[in-house]
Amino acid sequence: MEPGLRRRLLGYAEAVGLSRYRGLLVLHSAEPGRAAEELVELLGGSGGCIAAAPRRLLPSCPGGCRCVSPGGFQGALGQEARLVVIATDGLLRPNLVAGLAGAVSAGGLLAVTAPPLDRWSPGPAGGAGGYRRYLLDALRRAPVVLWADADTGRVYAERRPRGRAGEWRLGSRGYRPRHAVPRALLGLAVTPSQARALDAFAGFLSGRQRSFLVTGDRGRGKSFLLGLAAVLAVRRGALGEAVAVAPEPAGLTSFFEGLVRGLDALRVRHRVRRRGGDVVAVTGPWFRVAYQPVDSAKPAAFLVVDEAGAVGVARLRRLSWRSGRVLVATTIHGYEGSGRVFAHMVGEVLPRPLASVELAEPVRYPPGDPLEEWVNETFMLRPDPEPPGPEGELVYEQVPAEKLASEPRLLRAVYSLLALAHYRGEPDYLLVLLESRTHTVHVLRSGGSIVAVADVGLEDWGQPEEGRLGLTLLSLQAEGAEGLRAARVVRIAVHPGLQRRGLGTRLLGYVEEWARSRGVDLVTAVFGRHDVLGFWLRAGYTPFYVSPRFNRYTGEKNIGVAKPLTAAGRRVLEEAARELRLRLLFSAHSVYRDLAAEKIAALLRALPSVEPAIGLTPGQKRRLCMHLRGLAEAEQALDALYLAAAIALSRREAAEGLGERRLLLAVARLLQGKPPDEAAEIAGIPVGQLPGELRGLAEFLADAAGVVCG
Ligand SMILES: CC(=O)SCCNC(=O)CCNC(=O)[C@H](O)C(C)(C)COP(=O)(O)OP(=O)(O)OC[C@H]1O[C@@H](n2cnc3c(N)ncnc32)[C@H](O)[C@@H]1OP(=O)(O)O
Ligand SMILES: Nc1ncnc2c1ncn2[C@@H]1O[C@H](COP(=O)(O)OP(=O)(O)OP(=O)(O)O)[C@@H](O)[C@H]1O
Repeated sequence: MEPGLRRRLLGYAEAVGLSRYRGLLVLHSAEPGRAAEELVELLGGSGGCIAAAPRRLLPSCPGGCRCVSPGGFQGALGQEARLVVIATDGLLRPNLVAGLAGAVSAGGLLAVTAPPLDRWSPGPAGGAGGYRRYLLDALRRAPVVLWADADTGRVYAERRPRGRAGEWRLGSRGYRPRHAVPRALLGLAVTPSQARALDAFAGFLSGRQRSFLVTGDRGRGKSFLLGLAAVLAVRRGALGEAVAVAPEPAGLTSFFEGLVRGLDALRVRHRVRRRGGDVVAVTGPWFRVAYQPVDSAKPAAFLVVDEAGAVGVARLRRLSWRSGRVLVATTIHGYEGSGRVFAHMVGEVLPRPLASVELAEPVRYPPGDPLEEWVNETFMLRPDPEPPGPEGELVYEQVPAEKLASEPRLLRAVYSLLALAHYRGEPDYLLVLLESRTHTVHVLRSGGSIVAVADVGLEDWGQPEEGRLGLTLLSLQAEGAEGLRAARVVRIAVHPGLQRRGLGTRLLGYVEEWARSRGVDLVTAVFGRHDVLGFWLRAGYTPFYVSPRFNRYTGEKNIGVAKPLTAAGRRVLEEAARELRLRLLFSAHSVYRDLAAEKIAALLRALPSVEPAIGLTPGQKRRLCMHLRGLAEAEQALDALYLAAAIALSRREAAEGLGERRLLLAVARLLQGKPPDEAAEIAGIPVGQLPGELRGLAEFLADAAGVVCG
């Protein structure tokens, strides 16, 4: 490193260290790995170091550092370090920077070493280049930064922190709990909100609520707090057997740390069991808290979920409803972009009554930290849409990636709306918007504000599989999809304050016009939140696919819908839609048994008719007729009733003609094979009336299936 720069760097690091705020350091060099090593030698002395780099750049890990690969950086997130270095010879993923920034402790530096500025392209190979422009602009605006070329000593920007954070670890001092919380435990809280949350949990333990939800941005001490809360539960005798669920034990480091520190503080005897260095269980005379992996976790009398995002909504719902009391944390804003949509879904699925608290202050660095602000701003970690301005004339336009790259306010407006359309938006989505050559952003503006956005990807068979999801799913369902081109609406969203006024449909209309002008065969969409199915159906889209598997995060099964724009598109879509009807009729009792009967009913009303190659045997007809005459219970003829339902409901008109209650009964009891009481509840019928209702249904089905009783 150039000697003048070396001195400047030491001065910068010292100023940042004294301020207690955190700073950014970007060094360009023809040898980014070498520059990272020098940096560690120079600064990595105390306070720990984390280095993320591909092996070719850092073949051996610099002394004193913990090294992680750029793709596996999540393992380092529980740690903290005064120096976090990312070395790259090109790609600098938003997820990586945003994720590792959270591990930098107070007074420390987040450093990036990269190729010389004129040669560096931080986006993916073959990308459009918008990310480079965006990122360099963001560096120019960074409030605390040293940005230089390590080989030449040239400094592009230097800004040191203004002022000092002073004493920011307020802890619980002065906090007066409303409930009984042992002072020694409260004393372990390092922020006012941790103290408040512990107090709220004490109230929870005395009350009748079942779920306690802790929300907050990354690094707010949520996991540690869950550990302290578990100690309180142990102390009150409210925790005997507890299960703590995470993908791997390392994910529970802070939780177990809080638990052990709390037990020590209250002098509760306990034993710690470790596996490969990680704590996996803590046991005491009357309690046991044990780790269980997400995939095989069982419900428990006391369930702890340290990060709901790692478990997924579907599993969380299943586990929590069969557990006793539930203690859950979820990250609102973090590199993994769990987001408000996801946090809201978590709150919705937890057993009620529910208590929730939000942790506000960071624990590793002072509030108002400039690096956190810069990372949040640059990588859109707080994508909350601004209120729209006064209404004006609606204007449609397409926004090119270059424009998004050069207008951060526009990018923010677009990104924050699109984040609403995804339960788990990640910062890496910026690469899609700024770098993709196949995506186009379409917007509706009103009076200067962006009120609706769609991100649309053009798909054809020349693309890798992940670039043609709609077409791939279509080809599973129908012959001939291989020759088609499609435009997939990857995300569409309308400003929350302006939904259900026709804006989404209007924007979709423009997107379809645009797609037609591009010679595309179909417009498709694939989504996991079923509450928007009605929107797509109303806009004239035909469902063609329902995933047999649950989407890990939404707990729903992805649905694919499409609208044809050409004759070839129409042919393939119709076949795919008919196949879907058959799959629903004949797999409703297996892979679609967990699908809400209402959804199946809605799909059966929307999908085209089919000719199922099945019929009733003479014996089945005889038993069905005996049931109709009141000579046999429905259960004696359930096979015949099932076949009659499948034949009758292969016609769309039958699904439309049955009426809501009977259609739901046919779906839940006959196609899905749900037990009588459950089917009656789904159809909204008192269980006592079920036999009569079933007979009425059987008459309709027999008639529609062409069964004539002599
Ligand atoms: C691929 C994907 O991105 S799927 C994810 C879609 N995006 C989201 O979930 C983000 C949050 N939601 C939104 O942004 C919007 O509500 C959208 C995009 C789903 C719909 O846009 P809007 O402007 O609200 O819908 P619009 O007013 O055009 O709706 C037309 C009709 O569709 C139906 N519809 C619209 N939204 C819904 C809904 N959430 N549930 C059921 N039906 C709906 C209604 O029949 C509606 O007519 P009505 O209001 O007279 O009853
Ligand atoms: N009260 C506390 N006393 C000591 N250390 C704490 C305390 N609270 C949190 N920490 C430490 O601060 C760091 C961040 O806390 P924690 O992991 O609980 O945060 P989080 O909100 O769950 O966020 P993340 O998602 O970053 O893990 C951890 O190293 C944790 O051990």
